[in-house]
Amino acid sequence: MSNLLTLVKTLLTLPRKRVNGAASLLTGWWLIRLLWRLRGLVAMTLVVLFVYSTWGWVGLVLLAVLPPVLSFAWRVLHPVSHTWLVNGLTARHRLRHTYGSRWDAVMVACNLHVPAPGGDHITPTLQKVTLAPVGDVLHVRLLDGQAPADFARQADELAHAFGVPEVRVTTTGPGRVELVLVLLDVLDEPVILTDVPPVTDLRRVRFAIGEDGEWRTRNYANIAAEVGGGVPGSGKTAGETSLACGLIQNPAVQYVVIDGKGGEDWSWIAPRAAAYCAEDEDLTAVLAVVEQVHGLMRHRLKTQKANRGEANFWNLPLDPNHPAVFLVVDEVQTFTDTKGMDPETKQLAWQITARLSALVKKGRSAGIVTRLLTQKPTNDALPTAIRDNASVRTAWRVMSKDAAEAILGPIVRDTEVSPVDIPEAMRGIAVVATDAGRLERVRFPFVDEHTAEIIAARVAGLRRELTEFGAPAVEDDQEAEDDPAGVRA
Ligand SMILES: Nc1ncnc2c1ncn2[C@@H]1O[C@H](COP(=O)(O)OP(=O)(O)OP(=O)(O)O)[C@@H](O)[C@H]1O
Repeated sequence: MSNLLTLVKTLLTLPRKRVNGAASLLTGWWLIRLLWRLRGLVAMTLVVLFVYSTWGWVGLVLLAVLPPVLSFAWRVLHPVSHTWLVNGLTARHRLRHTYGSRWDAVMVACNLHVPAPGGDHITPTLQKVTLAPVGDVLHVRLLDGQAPADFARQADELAHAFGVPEVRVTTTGPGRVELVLVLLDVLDEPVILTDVPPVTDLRRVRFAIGEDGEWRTRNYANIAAEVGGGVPGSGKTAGETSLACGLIQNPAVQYVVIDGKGGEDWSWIAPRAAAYCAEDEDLTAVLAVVEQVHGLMRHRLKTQKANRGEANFWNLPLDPNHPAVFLVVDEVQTFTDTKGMDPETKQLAWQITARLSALVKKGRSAGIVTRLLTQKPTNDALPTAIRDNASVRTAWRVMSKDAAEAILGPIVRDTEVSPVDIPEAMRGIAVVATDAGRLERVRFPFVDEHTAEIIAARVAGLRRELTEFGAPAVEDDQEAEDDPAGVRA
């Protein structure tokens, strides 16, 4: 009796928390809480006991063997749904046990918490975990008064706390950030394509892999021009090749290629290209092709509304009889940089530059996309009047900040992502601007020229002459026949 009295006295003098603990001990509530906490284990134990009591050892063996066999069969029959389920379960497990259990401690250690009244603190909410090819992605809801930049500043501390080489912070909406725990740099490995799927939607054209391992797409509707630059061998032509391989399979796309290197980098496209010119010395031939595309642009701008009912090409459905025209000028500095040219050639170069400039400024509503590539990204080779009107810009490896700026514009001075840092061996890696205007690193896929040749031959039947769509004829046809490798239009 005296023992019971002592116990009651002790309980009465205990602080509130400890009283709750003691009450829970007395009522058995603790047991229910423990079983709930271990509900997975409890459920499994019950299933094992049930199977054993009903079917004996045979049941237990089946229980051990059937789930992996069924899972394997599912994976073979429908890998997409299997991966979806497995990733979902893994992500849930990591949310609760890997990251959730340490979340508060990490936030406090990285100084991302906010003090609360009473000496306590509150931390941002870890809402969800998803799995990406590059590593786990933590979806975080910020506290009032916090900004994504607070997390970006602590990226190093977060990486150490989570035990990963790098944490990337991206904003996904107001009050939300994603922390990508990077386990591997997906851009390290080349992406070799042995075939390229046709591009069916010009508003979503896959062009490269981003740092999260996902494909990046571009919307070519209402785009007038792209500029791209990088040192020799950085992967410009290969990047353009992989893109062209998808686009040329669309019957509503015609390609015109001018290769200022004068080599055979683009010869694979000749059977499918509406016009192909690999001239680096005879600028008359180059001007003739540029004039033809320019003529098509003028024809469309003057007649499109009357003939098709809309002044803007991109408001109309894509139609093989009114194709989008991609004009690629590789090594454009051959024609735009007039240093060292004789007066006559200089005159031709100025004419070419003027026409390209007009295409870049006015080609959008005529459905003409001009793409200029150069290994000499200076203001002479890539006049700012052209660059500033090109809404899509790609910088492969360059040697200086000035070169980076000549391609990407002044934005490159204010960001950590720079094409100057791209290692020489990482061919095909480039810096591009995202839709949100930020710069990011991507890796272009690589399609070898034999594969490209096979694709071009497969769809050679889709090639049409630009004259069929209202472009003026190229004047020096006879010359083109005499020199088929040089000009074909
Ligand atoms: N995305 C890529 N992935 C892997 N390797 C690549 C990639 N792009 C290019 N390469 C390699 O780099 C080589 C040079 O690429 P490419 O010809 O595209 O360079 P470039 O920048 O156009 O050079 P240049 O200005 O001299 O024409 C290719 O032959 C290929 O071996």
